[in-house]
Amino acid sequence: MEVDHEKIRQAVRMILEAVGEDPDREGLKETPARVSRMYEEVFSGIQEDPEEYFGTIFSEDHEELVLVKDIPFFSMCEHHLVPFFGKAHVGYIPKSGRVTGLSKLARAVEAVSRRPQLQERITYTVADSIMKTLQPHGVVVVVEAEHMCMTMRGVKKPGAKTVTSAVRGAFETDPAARAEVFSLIGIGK
Ligand SMILES: Nc1nc2c(ncn2[C@@H]2O[C@H](COP(=O)(O)OP(=O)(O)OP(=O)(O)O)[C@@H](O)[C@H]2O)c(=O)[nH]1
Ligand SMILES: [Zn+2]
Repeated sequence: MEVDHEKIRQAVRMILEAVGEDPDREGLKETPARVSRMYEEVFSGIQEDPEEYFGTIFSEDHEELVLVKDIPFFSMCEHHLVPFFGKAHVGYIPKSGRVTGLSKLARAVEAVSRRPQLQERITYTVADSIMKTLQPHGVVVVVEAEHMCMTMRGVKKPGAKTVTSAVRGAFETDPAARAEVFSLIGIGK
């Protein structure tokens, strides 16, 4: 489904009126259309399935850690529709013959981020989509983010970082594997 631009434009116009603005003044005339185009972009992940990216499989023999760290992402808090953003770190231990393209890990993060979201859901959705499609020995996803809903309003705590993790397979059962990957990720450095 495409976004309904007409509906978004009407809604933004109504919000501007409701907060006491004049939606017909020069600076705001194009705003409903701009916001609509922006929403189409930042919510494009609603139409995407992260599992589709893991169709690219290389039959390599590598059966040790693969980690793509510091993947920047931007998402929209589903409670307030303001941004939260930060970095995601995605690692997995492939089974022989089931190695995916590195960019696909970042593409999955992007697809899942571009929706009204919770940080926890981004974290486990990426982990579970890799587990399901690549069936690796293990997966770890760590996400660190700053939430504008905690920064610019409400509790107003700029700089507070939320860290979430999802560990699956070997990273759950083997403390040494988990310790190694967490130290390589080096949260907050
Ligand atoms: N678990 C979780 N909570 C989030 C996330 N993003 C925002 N929140 C929180 O969602 C909660 C919504 O709380 P409510 O009490 O329903 O809304 P509110 O009155 O606007 O809350 P305040 O932000 O405390 O002013 C807040 O505590 C936010 O910090 C997220 O990704 N994960
Ligand atoms: Zn929020």
